[in-house]
Amino acid sequence: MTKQNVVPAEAVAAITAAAAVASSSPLYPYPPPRSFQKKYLSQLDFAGGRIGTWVESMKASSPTHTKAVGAIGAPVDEQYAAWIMRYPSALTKFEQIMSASKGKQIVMFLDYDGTLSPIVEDPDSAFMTDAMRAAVRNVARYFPTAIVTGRCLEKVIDFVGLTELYYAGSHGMDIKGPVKPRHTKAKAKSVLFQPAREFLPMIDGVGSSSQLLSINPQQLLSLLTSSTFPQVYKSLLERTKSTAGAKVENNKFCVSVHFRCVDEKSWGALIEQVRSVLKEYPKLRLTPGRKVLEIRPTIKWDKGKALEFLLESLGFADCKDVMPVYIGDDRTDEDAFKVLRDRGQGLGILVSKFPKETNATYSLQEPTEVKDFLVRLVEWKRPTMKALSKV
Ligand SMILES: O=P(O)(O)OC[C@H]1O[C@H](O[C@H]2O[C@H](CO)[C@@H](O)[C@H](O)[C@H]2O)[C@H](O)[C@@H](O)[C@@H]1O
Repeated sequence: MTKQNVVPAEAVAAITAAAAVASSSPLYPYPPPRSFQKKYLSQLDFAGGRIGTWVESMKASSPTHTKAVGAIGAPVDEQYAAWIMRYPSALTKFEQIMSASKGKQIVMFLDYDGTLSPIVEDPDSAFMTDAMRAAVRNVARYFPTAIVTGRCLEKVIDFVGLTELYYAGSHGMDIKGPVKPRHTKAKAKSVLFQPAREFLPMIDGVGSSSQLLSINPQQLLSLLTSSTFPQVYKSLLERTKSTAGAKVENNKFCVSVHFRCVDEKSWGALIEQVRSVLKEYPKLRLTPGRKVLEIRPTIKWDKGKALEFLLESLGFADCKDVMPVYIGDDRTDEDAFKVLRDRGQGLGILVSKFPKETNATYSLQEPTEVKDFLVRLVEWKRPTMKALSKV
């Protein structure tokens, strides 16, 4: 795998906004022109950003795909054909992927929404199918498997319902290992990690006495002396309630403001409302996802860091014979794809039906194809394991 020039994660929102302004092509510019990076990166600063830029960014992160002719003159079908040559289907290239994994321990990382479950209007109804659950369960029998998601840990565990997995919730800020770990190396550590713990009262407010007991004295002091007691989630609920269709989801270390059911005409008003809350919290930042605005701590921690942390915890930190496979659909998954590219190890698989610039190596079109890939992985591994058990 070769190293490439990659787009900084924080720049992606800016770049897609720039792409939306500059062209209606479904392809994001790659690498981004320097002028775009300079201009739009500065507008990512939340306090200074223009509403119009954010609305463009919201549109760019949630493009409407039609079979129209793209701005660069090629029909969308042709653009897709060119794109799939660059990011071939992981199903078509299955044999090739497996031969690259020979002698290596595969470690699976799976995003949840849009990867294991289809995108639906109501975030509380994003269930995965029983067939998908069975596929994930079987994969976890043979390979260490982690779910890496923007959702809060409790909710994703509830959706997936498998106790044998590793979970990294809140975009990797809430990591938990299985009760009885399998596949770990001798030097593996127990997995329980919350790098943004100090932000909890700010996002969620002081919810319980056990939460109070778990914060350190300095954090407690700053809480008690704070004049505007921080409860971002509640403030967002309150501030956005006049926008029909807006939904605020508490993801523990992050908050999602959904606009999938908000009329496009009201997107400007919604971003104003969100912005009016965030002005009070310079330690929080905003990134757009799939018809969602994600509010999260400014710490340098993302799904890519969570992947590295989990590899280390599993005892694979400096291993040459490990092959991490990360499957995801969203721009937050790009941080993990980038880590794999930079390590020159493992591979990223982007779930998308449409051309998208990405740091992944392969693609799959939708969750049903993800399931097919997982099933094939198990079918490929099972005979080897049977043969070994007879020796
Ligand atoms: O990291 P992920 O597992 O992909 O989570 C990212 C966000 O996913 C969810 O929102 C997305 O899926 C919803 C259900 O299909 C859909 O209604 C929404 O428009 C999508 O953005 C989740 O609700 C968010 O909290 C996650 O941050």
